[in-house]
Amino acid sequence: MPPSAVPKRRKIVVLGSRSVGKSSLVVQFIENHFVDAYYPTIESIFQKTLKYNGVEFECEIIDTAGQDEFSIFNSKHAIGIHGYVLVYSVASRNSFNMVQTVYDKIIDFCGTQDVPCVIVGSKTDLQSSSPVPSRQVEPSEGERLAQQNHAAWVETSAKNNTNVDQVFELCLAEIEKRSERNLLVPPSSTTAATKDKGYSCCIM
Ligand SMILES: Nc1nc2c(ncn2[C@@H]2O[C@H](COP(=O)(O)OP(=O)(O)OP(=O)(O)O)[C@@H](O)[C@H]2O)c(=O)[nH]1
Repeated sequence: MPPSAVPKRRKIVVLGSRSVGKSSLVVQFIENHFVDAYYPTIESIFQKTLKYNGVEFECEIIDTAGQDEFSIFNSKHAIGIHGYVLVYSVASRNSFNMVQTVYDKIIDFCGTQDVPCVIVGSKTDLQSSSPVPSRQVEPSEGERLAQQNHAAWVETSAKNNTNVDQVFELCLAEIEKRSERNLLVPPSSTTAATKDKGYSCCIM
């Protein structure tokens, strides 16, 4: 099979505090419906083929059990993972603070400066609907957090199906951006084996 015919596989993991809407986001993306009830997740794996820049990617999306500051980082959520979706609820300041905690754990585990990541502010439909909790985190704060961590950022509502597809498109874009950057590593910073060819490694 020629290399161009080999399907490109990408693994994306969805992390964040409990009850921020991780499962609802993934289920809306994969199955196009909203689940109103709350069923805490243990772990669910979904598959979907996505097109990015005219190329098809077979994506595996891993929906995880919610984390807190005491959760021990699970190596399963870093080894073989290409991209991260870190979710907070715009109606929960605590869940917003957890994003940096989780991001730092990933960086620490991977031993890199940054990873392909989309930070997602969920439940934007709650902002004006009293008496349910309303917005505690402003868009500007989400944007700033993303900039500080070289991540993409978007606000969503799984309930209203707002920006749900965009989350996973942005994640693929972050993954591919970095793999293209790897291909463009200048020869001076590559090993002798790759110097002559002027390329480094790439994600297949
Ligand atoms: N209003 C509103 N509620 C939402 C939205 N997304 C999720 N919810 C609700 O929030 C609750 C938790 O949603 P889940 O998707 O189960 O959250 P989770 O992050 O997967 O939770 P864990 O499995 O415990 O980590 C459920 O009652 C959902 O119906 C949203 O966009 N808007």
